Amino acid sequence: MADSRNTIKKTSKRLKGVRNENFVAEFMTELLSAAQMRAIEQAAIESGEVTGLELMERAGQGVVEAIFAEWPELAVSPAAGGEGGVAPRPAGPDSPQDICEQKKLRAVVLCGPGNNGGDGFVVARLLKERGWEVEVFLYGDAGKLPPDAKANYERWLEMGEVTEYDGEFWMDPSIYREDSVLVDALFGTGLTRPVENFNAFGWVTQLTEWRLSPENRGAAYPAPRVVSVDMPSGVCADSGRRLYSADPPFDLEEISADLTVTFHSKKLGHVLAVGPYYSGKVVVQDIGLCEDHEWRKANWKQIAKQFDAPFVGLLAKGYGGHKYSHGHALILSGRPGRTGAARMAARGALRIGAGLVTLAVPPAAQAEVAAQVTAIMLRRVGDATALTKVLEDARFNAIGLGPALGLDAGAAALVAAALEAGRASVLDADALTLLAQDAALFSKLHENCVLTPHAGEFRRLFPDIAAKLETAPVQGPAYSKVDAVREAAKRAGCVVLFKGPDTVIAAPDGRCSINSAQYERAAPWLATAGSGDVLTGFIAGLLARGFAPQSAAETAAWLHVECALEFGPGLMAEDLSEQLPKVFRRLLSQP
Ligand SMILES: NC(=O)C1=CN([C@@H]2O[C@H](COP(=O)(O)OP(=O)(O)OC[C@H]3O[C@@H](n4cnc5c(N)ncnc54)[C@H](O)[C@@H]3O)[C@@H](O)[C@H]2O)[C@@H](O)CC1
Ligand SMILES: [K+]
Repeated sequence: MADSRNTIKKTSKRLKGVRNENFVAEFMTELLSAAQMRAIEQAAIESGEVTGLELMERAGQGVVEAIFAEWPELAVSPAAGGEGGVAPRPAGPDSPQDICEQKKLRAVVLCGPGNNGGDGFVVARLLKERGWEVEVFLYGDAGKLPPDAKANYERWLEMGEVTEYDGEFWMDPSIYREDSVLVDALFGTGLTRPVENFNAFGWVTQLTEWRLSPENRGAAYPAPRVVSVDMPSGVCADSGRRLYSADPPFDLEEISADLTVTFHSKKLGHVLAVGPYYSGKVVVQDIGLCEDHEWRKANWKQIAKQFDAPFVGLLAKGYGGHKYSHGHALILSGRPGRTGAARMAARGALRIGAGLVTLAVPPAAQAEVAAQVTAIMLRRVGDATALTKVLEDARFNAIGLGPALGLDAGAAALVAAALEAGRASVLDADALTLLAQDAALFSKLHENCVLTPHAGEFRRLFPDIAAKLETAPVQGPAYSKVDAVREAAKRAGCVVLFKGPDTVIAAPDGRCSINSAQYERAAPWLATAGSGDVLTGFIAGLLARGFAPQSAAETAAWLHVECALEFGPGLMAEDLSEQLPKVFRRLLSQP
């Protein structure tokens, strides 16, 4: 599990002073698109603070440092006098050359036709200076390399050879050596089309597939460690999606890495879709680009963020407050036999800190619900008219509705009444299906709403947007989940939270964040019946506490994953809310 304390320290330093409109200083890191990264680099180069060549050198250095940090047994210093040229072979048993031979340190660097390939040439040079045996392949025409990559290609030629990268090497057994590293510098943020030359890439895929297949894990015949520069080649930096050939067969090639070393900031593709699977582990290296660039200040709403931790000051309840100062959430329950979902949501709302939580129950379900709740209150709400009446009490400041609500006309009328009351509301499950079926109902959505669809519900609500997201992309940058949720939020006029291991939350004005339950926060056991109902409750509880819709959705989604991590495998939805006290204790005890 992520060490939240470290995360907070690191990210607060990173986005120091950043506040959103509601003074909710969540801790977030930026996730850049390829175009945004290019704009930041370009602004830095144009301002004269750095040259492209310097950035490339730092990028290559960053890759080498990350390799050594990840696998300290591979770390060797540059040979004496080896700076900028061929490392001499000093005599003696402890010379770097001898250490490398002893350890069989060997790198195969695959360079592509752009600046990603340029980074690869820098890595090749720096490793060779440290005595590594380095073999370099170039995919593409050396004459067409962009200037910085060309400069590094030429520097490498002073110390080693470059072989054309074609399909002849796929069975080269020398790569299957202990302590060898395959550096993938084929494509980075510039991947614009699928990798078409299947023969050329076949051996890389075979190699990574071989490495990943369970029967070969721990095999005596060792496979190299695979390190991708910036992006695992074949994966789109903007969407985390693989690019497909427009002409069947949809054979495709991509590299699956143990370690991906990126620069300045993570890219969207590292956290979206299949990006995490292919990236392995992502390390971000600083290449000296300024944090507070004018460009960023002007474009902050367009930059998606990774939600790393909530602002604990806001989660804590202040002294002197009474229950009404923390809001009153109303959760709508379904008919008898279907009340469990709303009860779980209500419990989540109470645990997350709503001052009061009331379940609005159909009269026929009252006995069933009353037998199973204590701190949660009950109100008989037989129909939409009764709901409107209940909501005349302004103290009900947030509504959660949808889980097991039903899909009949009565349920649709309840959704309409809830929306007409204009309260902060979270709509999930059946409420989303009802919205998808009825344009008039959909048009009642307002800016204080949060929609929490999973993939199926998103498809029902926004079929055209979902179709774009589900069509195999044939060119980059591909349409991403971030694009889709931004578009959906704009159309709905409210916050949309699209669930998944890469939960994306967007507001109509374009603000967008990703709650990643991947890498060290992976919690696959969260995909369990009822876990969405608990999330609805968490959001309703935070809305009741006065969180703005976007913040409520972000904070709830983050805490939801944190609860799953706290409990671990074996989790049932009922367990989630019960982890909140432990999670809060851990967060609030931090300095
Ligand atoms: N000065 C800079 O701009 C810096 C760039 N950096 C590196 O440069 C990368 C971006 O460089 P580029 O914009 O040149 O992009 P890439 O090097 O990622 O790739 C672009 C090249 O690949 C070709 N291409 C794209 N998809 C292809 C496919 N499927 N098959 C064959 N060819 C394909 C393009 O036509 C173009 O020639 C970053 O990922 C990063 O690694 C870093 O060195 C930091 C500094
Ligand atoms: K790459």
